Amino acid sequence: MIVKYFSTGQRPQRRWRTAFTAIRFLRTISHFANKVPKETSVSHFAIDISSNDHDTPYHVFSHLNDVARKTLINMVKEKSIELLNELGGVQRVATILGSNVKEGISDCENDLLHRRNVFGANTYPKPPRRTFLGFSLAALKGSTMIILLVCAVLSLGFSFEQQSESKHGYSRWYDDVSNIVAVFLVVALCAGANFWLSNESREVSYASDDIKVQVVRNGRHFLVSIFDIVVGDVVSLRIGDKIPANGLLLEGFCLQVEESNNGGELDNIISVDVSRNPFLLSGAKVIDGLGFMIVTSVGMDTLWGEIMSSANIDLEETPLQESLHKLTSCIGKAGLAVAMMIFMVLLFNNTQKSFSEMLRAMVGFLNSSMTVLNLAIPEGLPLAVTLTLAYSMKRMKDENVMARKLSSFETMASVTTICSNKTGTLTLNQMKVAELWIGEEAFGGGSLIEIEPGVSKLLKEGLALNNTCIVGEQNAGSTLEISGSPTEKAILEWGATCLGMDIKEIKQDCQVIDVKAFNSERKRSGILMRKANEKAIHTHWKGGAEIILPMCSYYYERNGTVKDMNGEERMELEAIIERMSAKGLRSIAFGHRKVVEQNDQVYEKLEQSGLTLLGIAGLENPCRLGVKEAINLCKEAKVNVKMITGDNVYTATAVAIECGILNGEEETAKVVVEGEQFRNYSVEERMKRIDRIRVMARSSPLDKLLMVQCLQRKGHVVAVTGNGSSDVPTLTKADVVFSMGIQGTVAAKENADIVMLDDSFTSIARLLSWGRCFLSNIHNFIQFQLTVNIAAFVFNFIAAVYCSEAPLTAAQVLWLNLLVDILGVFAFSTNQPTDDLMRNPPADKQELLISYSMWKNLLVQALYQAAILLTLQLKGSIIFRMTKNVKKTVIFNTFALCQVFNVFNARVSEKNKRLEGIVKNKVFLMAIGGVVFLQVMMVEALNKVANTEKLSLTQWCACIGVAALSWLVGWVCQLKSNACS
Ligand SMILES: Nc1ncnc2c1ncn2[C@@H]1O[C@H](COP(=O)(O)OP(=O)(O)OP(=O)(O)O)[C@@H](O)[C@H]1O
Ligand SMILES: [Ca+2]
Repeated sequence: MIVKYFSTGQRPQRRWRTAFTAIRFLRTISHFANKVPKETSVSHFAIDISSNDHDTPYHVFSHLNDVARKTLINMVKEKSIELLNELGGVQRVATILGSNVKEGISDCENDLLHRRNVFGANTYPKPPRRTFLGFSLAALKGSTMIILLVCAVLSLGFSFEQQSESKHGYSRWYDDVSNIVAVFLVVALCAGANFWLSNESREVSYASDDIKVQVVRNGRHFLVSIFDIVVGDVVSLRIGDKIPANGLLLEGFCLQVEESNNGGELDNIISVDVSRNPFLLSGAKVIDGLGFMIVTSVGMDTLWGEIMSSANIDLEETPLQESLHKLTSCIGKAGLAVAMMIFMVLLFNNTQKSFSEMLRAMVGFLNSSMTVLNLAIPEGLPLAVTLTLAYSMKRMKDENVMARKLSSFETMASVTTICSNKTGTLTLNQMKVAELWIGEEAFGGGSLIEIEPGVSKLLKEGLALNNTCIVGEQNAGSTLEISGSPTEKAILEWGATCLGMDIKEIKQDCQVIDVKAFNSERKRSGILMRKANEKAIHTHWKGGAEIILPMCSYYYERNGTVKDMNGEERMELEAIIERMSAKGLRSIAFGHRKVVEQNDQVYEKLEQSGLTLLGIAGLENPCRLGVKEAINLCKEAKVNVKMITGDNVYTATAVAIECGILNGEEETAKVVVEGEQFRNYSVEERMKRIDRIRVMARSSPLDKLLMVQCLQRKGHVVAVTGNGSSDVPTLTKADVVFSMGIQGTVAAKENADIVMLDDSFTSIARLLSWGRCFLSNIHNFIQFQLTVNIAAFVFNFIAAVYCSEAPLTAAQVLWLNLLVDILGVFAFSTNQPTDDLMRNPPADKQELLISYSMWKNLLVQALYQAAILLTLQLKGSIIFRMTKNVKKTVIFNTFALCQVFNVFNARVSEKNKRLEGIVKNKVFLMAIGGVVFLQVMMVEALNKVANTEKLSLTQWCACIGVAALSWLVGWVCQLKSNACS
């Protein structure tokens, strides 16, 4: 044994340690094994010892000490087959853990609790979440805010100094504090929004981590959360499943798993079998075969747990957020430059004599420039994106859609092509056998059918054993409780009703020796089995009819006669399949071959030819309700929908017509293609045809990938849906990935940007409109914000240079700033998708953040505002005969009201429907109402704080009138652009 340890290539120290613990472990176990019979009665949880092996040390695990536990953990982690052999093999470990493949562990709460106490739970401590303070610091650090803060503090220091010299420093002090408050308010707002968003996405990530796993407890199958798995649990493994914890394979066929090294990229595929390599590591994915494993260590005792607990789940910034941050800091820097310029200009225009006068003036100038800077920075932009994201995420969660990747919202707006699966997405998730052909005779799918008992028996065996569904208790009278793939479920249900099949009985009589699991590549599944007391071996195949038919040389007739399948019959059968498929039915054929074993020769091979056709089933799979409408919506939105399916051309075409992807008048040869045909096109031909192709039938997973890549090369933004694990290569390449919550495998879900819990295509269409709404909201918001910034910029700059003073006080600037943010956030974050959005073509991904027409709109508005304000500032006293303070108030009031009106302008980028949908958006109406109310308060009541004077009714009317004119300006501007285009 020692020698063997040296040859395993482990580090010497560890090897010794393992060997040492192994010996201790064995000793512990044998020690307790001797003690067990006495302890059984006192043990507070009892597992019925129904095993015939009476000296099995069943409750030993509860006495396992730390050393023994560690040995188990390390044995699997290090995949030490030597150690496993020392322990007596997989079955023995299962026995020690009080479990076996048929019965599993007890599902009694106490037992489970006990196991959790001894071995731990299958959870990992979550990485600590970022605090509000953390977000605040990040917001402060990441923006121009810090410059603003520094300047304000500096200025504050100046004013204190000044105050000590003269008694008039009071108002300056007040202004500086306003500036500082502004900074903190904005930072707090940003941090709050980020905090909310991170909470939302944490919830989503938690929900998507919570995978359901199929386990055996008390001999029954349960679906439990991965977090509830305990050591000793027997877990069923299927293609696409994720290994939920570390463990050993108890029983399995052709099991292959894909392990990722340290959760990283390097993936290696490993064959797992009971005798040579039974080790299964949590986090690995099953890519072929099937089996049952026993869990030996959970949670933090596995590498996966360690990785997950240290995983960084910080929010990544979406590309849009990134570019907005850049834009903001660019504008911030420009603002700073202008502020410095204003400062210099003021300084040179006012050369004072004494130093103290000079200093006082300087502080004033600094303050004015800071005020300009404050208004100039569009800090609301990133904020709006964050809030919109959080809001959309929440809304989607309410609609049973989980967004795993934030950037998918943006991409969704520019999707031009959707490649969709058929089963479950376009069609319902249930199938039903509509007809069955035996030979050339058809039977309906509803009631008991009469066929020769021999054929019936073989058919039943094929149906029941060559099937991966999990069947609950089958009581007479009650309906079967079956979970699994829709196809197999339909077949089992049909067998039970129409053949009177008793699944349990069949499973008892036959022993399955080998399994070839179904996948989309093979499109068939097969088993090898042996019946009790029979020296023969049976091969059963089931799969797509055109795939099984060539494997058959004979066929059964209803009365039990076997017939040769020569040319004519074969053609007749092919015609049957075609007719069935043209009705939209999925055709599945069943083939069988029996090989009698001569003498002592053991024969264990899944025959691929010389089968006898048992029958062909046609499964109906109706379209989902609303799919046709959803597809029409996509068409209207200039989004192509392509259906990719494993079914044959006829079925695919029929279903495509039924759900509106094809209208039935197209030339089938041009719009429908088979996977193989598509694969064999030359590159040029593929590129030429791809746009017209609407349906791909009999596709393999790689054809799907080829199609996506081809589309992308043509400049399409491609969204795909995926449910199988074989879809994964495609999923990693597509621009947006939807995965199915019900039908999807874990592997597909992990690669998805968006998981749809209801699997339906109608949700995809709705999501597209959400994505477009998101992008248009952001665009509108940018337009609105920048208008304010530019107007404020121009106005303040000119006013400061001409009049040597800032026209607005800091408190007023603070309020304007807040007003803009509040209005913007509420007006644009909570907008619902409108029908208009889905009538436009998808957004161009290459298009700039601010399009030409946006620039035009916002510049026109900004210049209009600046012009009005400047007129008031320079000529106001003459035109309206106002005092200086009243003039200031009028300017402030007009500016604020301009923004209120401009919000409506920005809500419409193309059409002149300023008020459309407003009434529905209560939040927005409330925000407008609140802002207007506060503005009135600022002018009429809070005069001290806001440095304002009360205004007369005429003055109010003038302010409102001038502000309202911005609608006219916007309207004219849009009229012109509509005329141009
Ligand atoms: N469980 C199964 N056992 C044997 N054959 C099957 C099984 N399920 C499907 N098939 C056959 O394999 C073909 C491909 O099925 P698959 O489930 O891979 O389709 P798909 O690529 O997912 O497309 P779709 O979205 O239409 O389901 C089907 O047309 C059917 O003939
Ligand atoms: Ca601002």
